[in-house]
Amino acid sequence: MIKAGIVGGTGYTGVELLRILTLHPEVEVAAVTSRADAGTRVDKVYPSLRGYCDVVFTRPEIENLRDCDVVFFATPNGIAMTMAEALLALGIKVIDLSADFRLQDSAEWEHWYGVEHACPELIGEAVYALPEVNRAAIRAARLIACPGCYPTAVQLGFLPLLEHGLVDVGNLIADCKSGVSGAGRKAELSSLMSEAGESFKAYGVAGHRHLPEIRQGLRRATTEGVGLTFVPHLTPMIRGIHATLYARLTKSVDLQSLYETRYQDEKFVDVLPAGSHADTRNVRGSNRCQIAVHQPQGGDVVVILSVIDNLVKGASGQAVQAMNLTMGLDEFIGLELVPLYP
Ligand SMILES: NC(=O)C1=CN([C@@H]2O[C@H](COP(=O)(O)OP(=O)(O)OC[C@H]3O[C@@H](n4cnc5c(N)ncnc54)[C@H](OP(=O)(O)O)[C@@H]3O)[C@@H](O)[C@H]2O)C=CC1
Ligand SMILES: CC(=O)N[C@@H](CCC(=O)OP(=O)(O)O)C(=O)O
Repeated sequence: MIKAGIVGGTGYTGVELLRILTLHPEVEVAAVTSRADAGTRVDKVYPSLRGYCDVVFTRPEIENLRDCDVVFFATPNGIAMTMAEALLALGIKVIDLSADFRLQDSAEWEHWYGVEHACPELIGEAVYALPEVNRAAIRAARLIACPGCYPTAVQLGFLPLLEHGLVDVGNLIADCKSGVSGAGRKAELSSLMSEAGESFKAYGVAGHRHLPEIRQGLRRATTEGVGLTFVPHLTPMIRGIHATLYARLTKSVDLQSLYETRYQDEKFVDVLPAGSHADTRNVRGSNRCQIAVHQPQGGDVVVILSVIDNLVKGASGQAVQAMNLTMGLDEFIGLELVPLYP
């Protein structure tokens, strides 16, 4: 059995990792950390896990993680980068759900995250874990940077167009909506149901930290300069991301077939029948991205609808997919999660 540790087990992505890993046939959850709940049983804090997890929360210290084969960081930005080196030195693989190792340019990272990077020397080694793009590199990695939630939905939606050179990559638009769980479990005024529950608004229009991450991912699929307008919105739902993507076509092809062919071997990307409208509720709790392809009135604008559950394919599910790859397991094991409906 693979011994897994979770740093930050009380947050939304942490408890989602627990939901997936406690039923994973090849994994034993060996350590889960929380500063606030150290000393308390996990199933006391999360009674939904009674009978599945008898582990006690410990403090986020290397000593408490040294028996693990792999450690997930489900922590705010800035934590994994202070602990990764010590874990790697012990032969422990590191899978970071935060943004510490997502950007390959440390100066760009420091610009967007507003702090000095604690171990820039490891950035070059980190593998950005979007399995549909680079599963071979993930298999060989010991330090894994999981993509952000918006970047997962946007990249999976745009990539087939860029890979085939079909659109004006200088003028891409990603109009995205997220549920409130995207902001994490910490107490924050804007996430309160009484604040977000009856409201719909854009944020980060001037520049959101996922912009450089998406741009970096898209650049790998094209030799042309990428120009992207990315506008995130907060919607009154709990889970889910809906990305509406726009691009101007420079060539005429059967887009539906193109997407179906690109993703035909990808278990976690589902291209919907022509004319469909992707709906976040159909991926809630599952590790799938559903994509719908539209070319309104047969014109030269392509509209892609891409939906994921931000906590699963946008975070913990994708992290376990990466763990399966890097630990030499079947990529899909433990991730056959049928969506919750409604
Ligand atoms: N929510 C989402 O949809 C997505 C989140 N992510 C990323 O995943 C990470 C976790 O997000 P999320 O689960 O939403 O966050 P939460 O705020 O819900 O949880 C954060 C967790 O980290 C722990 N923590 C906080 N500060 C520290 C610290 N200094 N040292 C060690 N542990 C700490 C907290 O426990 P305690 O304070 O008790 O130690 C808690 O368990 C973030 O980096 C986020 O950007 C990625 C994709 C999607
Ligand atoms: C609704 C909401 O607030 N979403 C978060 C993004 C989700 C997240 O946790 O960011 P990462 O994917 O980079 O880890 C935000 O916009 O800051």
